[in-house]
Amino acid sequence: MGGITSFLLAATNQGKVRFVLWLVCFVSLVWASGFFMARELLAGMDREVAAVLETHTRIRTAALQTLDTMDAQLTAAPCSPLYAEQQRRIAFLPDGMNELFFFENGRVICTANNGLLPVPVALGTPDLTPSGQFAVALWLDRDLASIGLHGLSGTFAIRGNHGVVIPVTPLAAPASNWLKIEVVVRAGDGRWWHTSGMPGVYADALSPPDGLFGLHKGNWLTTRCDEGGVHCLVARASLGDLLVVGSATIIAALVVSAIVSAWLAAKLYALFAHVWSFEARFLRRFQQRGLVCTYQPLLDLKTDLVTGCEVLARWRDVDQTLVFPDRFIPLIEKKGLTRVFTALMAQQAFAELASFIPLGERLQVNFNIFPQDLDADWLLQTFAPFIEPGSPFDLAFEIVETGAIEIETAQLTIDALRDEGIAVYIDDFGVGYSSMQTLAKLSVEGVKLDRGFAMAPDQSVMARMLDHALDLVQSTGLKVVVEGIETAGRLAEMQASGKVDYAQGYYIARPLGIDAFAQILTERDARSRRQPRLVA
Ligand SMILES: Nc1nc2c(ncn2[C@@H]2O[C@H](COP(=O)(O)O[C@H]3[C@@H](O)[C@H](n4cnc5c(=O)[nH]c(N)nc54)O[C@@H]3COP(=O)(O)O)[C@@H](O)[C@H]2O)c(=O)[nH]1
Repeated sequence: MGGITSFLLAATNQGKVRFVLWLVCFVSLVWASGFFMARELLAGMDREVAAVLETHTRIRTAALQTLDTMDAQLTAAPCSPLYAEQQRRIAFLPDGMNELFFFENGRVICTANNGLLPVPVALGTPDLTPSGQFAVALWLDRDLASIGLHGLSGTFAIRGNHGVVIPVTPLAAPASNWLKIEVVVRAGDGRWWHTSGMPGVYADALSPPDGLFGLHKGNWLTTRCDEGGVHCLVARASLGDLLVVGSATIIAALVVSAIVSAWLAAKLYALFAHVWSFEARFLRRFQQRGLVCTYQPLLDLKTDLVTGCEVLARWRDVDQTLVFPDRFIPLIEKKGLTRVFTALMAQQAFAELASFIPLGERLQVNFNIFPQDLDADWLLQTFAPFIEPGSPFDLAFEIVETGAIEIETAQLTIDALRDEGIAVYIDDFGVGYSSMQTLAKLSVEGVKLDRGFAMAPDQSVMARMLDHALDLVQSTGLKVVVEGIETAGRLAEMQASGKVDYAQGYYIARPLGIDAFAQILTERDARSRRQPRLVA
């Protein structure tokens, strides 16, 4: 998880990640547009098919109604003159069914147009026998010359003894010229006959879809049958034809998808970067996990022993890298979480330090306190375990002087803390707001010179100022801590000056994990100090 997040957030991978996001959005949008276009297309095809089928349904209904009328009104003796009269009356009804006939023993005996046939006409086996809802037998697409209608063809539809000739129905042209339609008549046993339109379309519809969006071999097909399922219409739209006909729409959809995808990808990346930004992940997690206490040894120059440490925070990021406080301290301040953070540090440091400190030994423990948290009640409560009777710790707070510190209130707090045995040091003395003037007004235990002095190269202005700063602080009678000791020479210089109480710096040791710090304490004697002890 951490690795993936770091990979995604790495500046060098941003281009690739944005491109992949764009691609995913683009493919999804094209897919979605394809899906909706296919759906609309099929709905449109269905509407067209329904319109064409309506003609067939009308004719079918007319044929069935004519048969009903014949059953009801042909009361005379079959094929008698009166019967012929009755037949003609029905044939003249304006429903398109003009040829009616009497049928017996598989033969047409008499018709409305030609009366009694000289020789009854045998129709043979019907193509469609009556079944289910459709109680009519059909002889499809027959030449009508045998019943005296030369040059015509039609379908014989017979129910009982009454029959009607259904004229060939011309296929209404579909509104869309890229649509191919075929009309078939289907038997209950699965057989089917082409009646009009483009042969082969129905056969295509019998194969199952084999492509995306319900495509059959590169075609969209839609089938609709009339009531009873006798007449069926199949419409076919080929993808190739559609790409040509709809090329303008498709190009527009691709361009719009590309633009929208670019916008979406940028938004998604921004959202991801926001959710997984350092700020978001630190604030989301630091109270539960990742906070690490490190301990930088404080060397007592009078005894040459490590007698204390400064507790310094680190945070382990999701990818396990250790983050330094300059990245998260400003966040903590910005979000007003300084007390929560300091309390967590106090808790964790106490648990770690108390776990190994030998009985009877003492250790000075320095914490950095945010100036705005200089509140005696809260500090005493938060650091209570360090100051309770029998505690092996001498607690000290380091406070950076800022313009926000109100001297009189600060002094009250410092006094209250001193009453409980807690020392207060002015941190980073010599830079920022710290001044001799305020130092004179504040009664603190000591000052910690800003590390810039000790770290400055020999002979530099800062290095020369170090000596003056030491003189100044010493004149106040306060304790002096010099941090930023990076060389043996600077350490020797500080020892020789006789003006420094404690030294801290990378030459003595870097901020250490609890195990390494415990190890240093077990070796704390003069011999171990004389050898270089660069750790980490
Ligand atoms: N309120 C809190 N502030 C905290 C806490 N933990 C840290 N901090 C503040 O963050 C600042 C940076 O700290 P860090 O990166 O840990 O740096 C400390 C030392 O590593 C560094 N140091 C010490 N010796 C040397 C050295 O020889 N060379 C060198 N280049 N750097 C050195 O100095 C920093 C200690 O500073 P200070 O606090 O002034 O003693 C830091 O300013 C902390 O205030 C926290 O828990 N709470």
